[in-house]
Formats: sequence, structure tokens, C-alpha cells
Amino acid sequence: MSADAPTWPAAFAERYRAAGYWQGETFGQMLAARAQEFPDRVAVVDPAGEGRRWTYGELDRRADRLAAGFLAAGIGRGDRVVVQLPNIAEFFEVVFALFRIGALPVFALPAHRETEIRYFCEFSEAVAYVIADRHEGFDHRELAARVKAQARALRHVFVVGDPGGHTALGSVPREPDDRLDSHRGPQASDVAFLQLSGGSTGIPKLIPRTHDDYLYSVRASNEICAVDENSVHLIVLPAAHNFPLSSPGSLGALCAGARVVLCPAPAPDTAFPLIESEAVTITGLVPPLALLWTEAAPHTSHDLSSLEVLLVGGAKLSEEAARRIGPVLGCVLQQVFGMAEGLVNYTRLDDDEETVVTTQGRPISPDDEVRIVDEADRDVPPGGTGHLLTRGPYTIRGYWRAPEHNARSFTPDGFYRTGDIARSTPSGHLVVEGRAKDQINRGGEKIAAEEVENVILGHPAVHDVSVVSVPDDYLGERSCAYVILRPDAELRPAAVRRYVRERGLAAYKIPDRVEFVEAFPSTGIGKVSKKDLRTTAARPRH
Ligand SMILES: O=C(O)c1cccc(O)c1O
Repeated sequence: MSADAPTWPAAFAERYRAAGYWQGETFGQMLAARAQEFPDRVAVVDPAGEGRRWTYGELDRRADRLAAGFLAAGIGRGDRVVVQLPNIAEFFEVVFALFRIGALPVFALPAHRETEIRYFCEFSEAVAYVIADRHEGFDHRELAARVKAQARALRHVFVVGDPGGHTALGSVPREPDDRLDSHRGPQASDVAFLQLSGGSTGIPKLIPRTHDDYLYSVRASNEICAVDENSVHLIVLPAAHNFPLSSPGSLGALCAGARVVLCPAPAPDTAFPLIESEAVTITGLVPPLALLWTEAAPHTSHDLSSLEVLLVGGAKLSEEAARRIGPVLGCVLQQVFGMAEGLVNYTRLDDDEETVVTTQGRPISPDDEVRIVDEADRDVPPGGTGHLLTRGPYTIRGYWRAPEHNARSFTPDGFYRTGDIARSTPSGHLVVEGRAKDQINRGGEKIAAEEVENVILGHPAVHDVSVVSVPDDYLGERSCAYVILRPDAELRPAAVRRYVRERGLAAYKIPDRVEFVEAFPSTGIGKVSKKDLRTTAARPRH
């Protein structure tokens, strides 16, 4: 692995290989093996794309040909490519083509806008950016043109659909090309892609995951969630997100020879007919969607009886909601608490109901090391609540090109400081009790308060700002920006929200509420007390 991405010390790597976790297989090899085994089985169903159904053989061939085309376009091993695609079949064609070359997808989400995309392109020095022409009323081509004018390394914009002034993905030459034969592909120990951190700082962090470590988490997740070649996995959340990608997600399905069905939208009236027609067996949702589905299910005319497992994660699921989901949807609930940095916990299919509804699961691996510590990094007594630290065979040892941040986010002996507050039950299940990091979890979408604060601080009328979470029945949390205006300045809440949108931030980061105040409550040592602000924000108004 390169100096850009801190890696595991040799003794750990040896242990993880000896234990059989790291099997020396790349994602490209994995897909080729499945295509050998199941050439004619359907791998990907794309209802948005005229109901296309790609077999394993076809997906594998497409990935190879596109890989050859990318190579011909000068994209090479180790190059970064920002991929921002909705839930369409091309997502897998592009990502596996990049895996084949050893180029690194940077997994942007469809909701990201100019500020985020420009940052990903510039910081990763991406050579290419892959988009859909339009998605949910937004024209990604215009944004791409503006980013391309600024990001110096960016040479290509590939568009699924009408390319506008860019290059149509469909026009990349797909002839079988011997370039790929002579191209030295990636090693399993290489970084396969850069995933995005939920973040708690002003600048998003990129997470380097290797073929070895990620494939292990995917294989082990399949086992825990009973995914096999007969499974049908509906991908409801944005495909590039770590949860639907790997827990056990689309990659789990592809690894098992199962079928991936791409859901164009998460609403029950889109998802339920697909569950019936494709006989979906497993899917994953964030808590607000799980609640929405649970409310809609009793009134649907669609047959949901094929659904065996529903994974719920991304934010805390209330116990009351957890109790209703399984019985109403007629499936087994699995809570999943994971992070793109690594550690993923699941409740097990044979856990008793109390465990399933009151915990966020236990780690995937016997070699996931979990510590619960106090402010001084001392282990708390068993069962006590504290900061969750972890290290293991699929948890990164550092963010990509971020040595200073890494010194704070990891202990000297390599434990990742998750920023979550948790406790451990005697069975080793974790219960998430809160969060120490300065982040808002808006229905599973993580917002770094500092990132939004930095944007609002750019407004000429703003003297200071503090963004905090407000409890919300539906999303769990929403965001509230407390703003101190400059003397004599005037501003309306809507103007603050518009300003954030116009600065090109993803819509979910726009504060749900804006309050103007004279001063912030302060802690004993004069820092802004976000704790007090959150308490104020949570009080019923008027
Ligand atoms: O990031 C997450 O919230 C998350 C949730 C569930 C499972 C995962 O893998 C995750 O990364």
C-alpha cells in the first residue's frame, strides 16, 4: 500500500491472513469467479433502466470491456475516479471496471453538490468523474463543467445518458482489448476504493479500503445475514453508501452469486411492487424508512411474503419501532451498526427478541477488538458506558492523506476512535448511547456540524454560528443553526438556508431550523457549550 494510506503492521496482516480473513482475492477476481460459476444467473436488475437484467457473464464482460476503454483513455492503476451515480446498473459496470484496472472509485452520493464534489475531485486529484445526466431534477452535467474548470487533475467527465458537452459513458470504446491482458492489475492488499467518512470535521475524510479487508467484511456479512446464491437483495439506499454496498449489500449479493435489484426510489409504492415481482428476500433501510414501510405494509395489495430479513441501521432505531417491524413486515429484523471506517455489528438471526430490539448487534469478526474507555483512554468497568474504540481485520488504520487528523482519530496502537458512546452487554452486543463527535445524524445521513458552520460563517452578516442536533420523531435528529449576527445586520432564517444551498452543499446539510441569538452558552472554560444549545433546541417552542 502507498504512503497515502496507513496500513496494518506486518504482525497483524500475518494474523489476518493466517486466520483466513484476507484471502488474497481482488473484487475483479471475485466477479470473474462468479461469472465462471454462474454465467447465466441474473446478477443485476435495473427497473429504472428499462428493466435491464444483466447476468453474471454479462456484467463481467461489460466490466472488462469498459476497463479496456478506461485504460485506452489513460486511466491507470492507482488513479482516482469520483463516481456519483444513482441506483442504476452502470454503477456496477463502472465500479468493477475500475477495480479491474486498479483505479480507485471515490464513492460520492447522488445528494452531493458542488462543494462536496469539488473537494473530492481536488483532494483526491481525480482524473475522471462519472455521473448520470440528470437525477431527481438536478443536472449533474452543469455541476461537472464547473468542477472540471477548477479541478486541475480532472481530465474526463463520463456521463450515463445525454453527455451534453462531456463524454458519453456509452461512447467509451468497448471492444475486447488486449491492453487489459498486459495490464498489471491490483493486488488484494492494495486500496480498492475511497469511501466517505460521515465526518465530524470541517473537511470530509476519505477512507482507504483494501480488496482484502473489504471482501472479508462482505463474505462474513453474508454468513451472518444468511445470504446465498438464492438471495435477492433490494438496494434501496444510495448504492455507493457503505451500508447498502457491503452490509452485506450489493457486493455481498454479487459475492454470493445472488441477485441485486436496484430500487429507483425508497418509497413503498416503488419498493413494494419490486419486492413482489422480484421475490426480494433481503433489504436494508435507515430507521425513518423502516418506519414508513411499517406504516404502509398493512395497507398494501402487494405480496411482501418473500422478504426474510430486514436490516436496519445508519441511525439509532427505537426499541418500540424495533418491536413492530418484524411482525408487521413478516420478516426477521437485524439491527446493524456500522461505519465506513470498518467495524460493523449485527444482531444475529438467532438472537432472542430482547437482544434484537435493545442492542445494535455484535461485531462481525472474532478478531474485532472493541474497547470502551473514559476520557483518559482507560477501560471502563465491564458494562460501563464510554467512548467506543476499535481495531480489527477490516477497520482502517488511518484516513487517506490525513496524517494530522489520523494522530487524533487513532490511538498510538492503532485503535480507531469511532466518536460513538456505547456500552457492551455480557454477550458482547453493543448498545449505542450517544455520540462524542460533533455530528448530526439526520435519519442516517451524517452531517459534520463544523462543515456547515464554516459555510455559514462565510455570510457577510454572520458573526458566529453553532450547528447542533434537535430531536425529531421521524428522522431521529434534525439540524438547527444558532446564528449571532453582526451588529446592525439583519437576516431571515430562509436567507441562511438559501445561502447554504447556493454555496453548493448537499440538501440534507441545509439547517432545518435557524435561530438568531445574542450569545452562545459557554462551558466552564469559555468554549461554546453545544450541550446547552442542544438542550435549548430540544425545548418545545412557544
Ligand atoms: O455508516 C453507517 O451508518 C453504516 C450503517 C450500517 C452499516 C454500515 O456498513 C454502515 O457504514
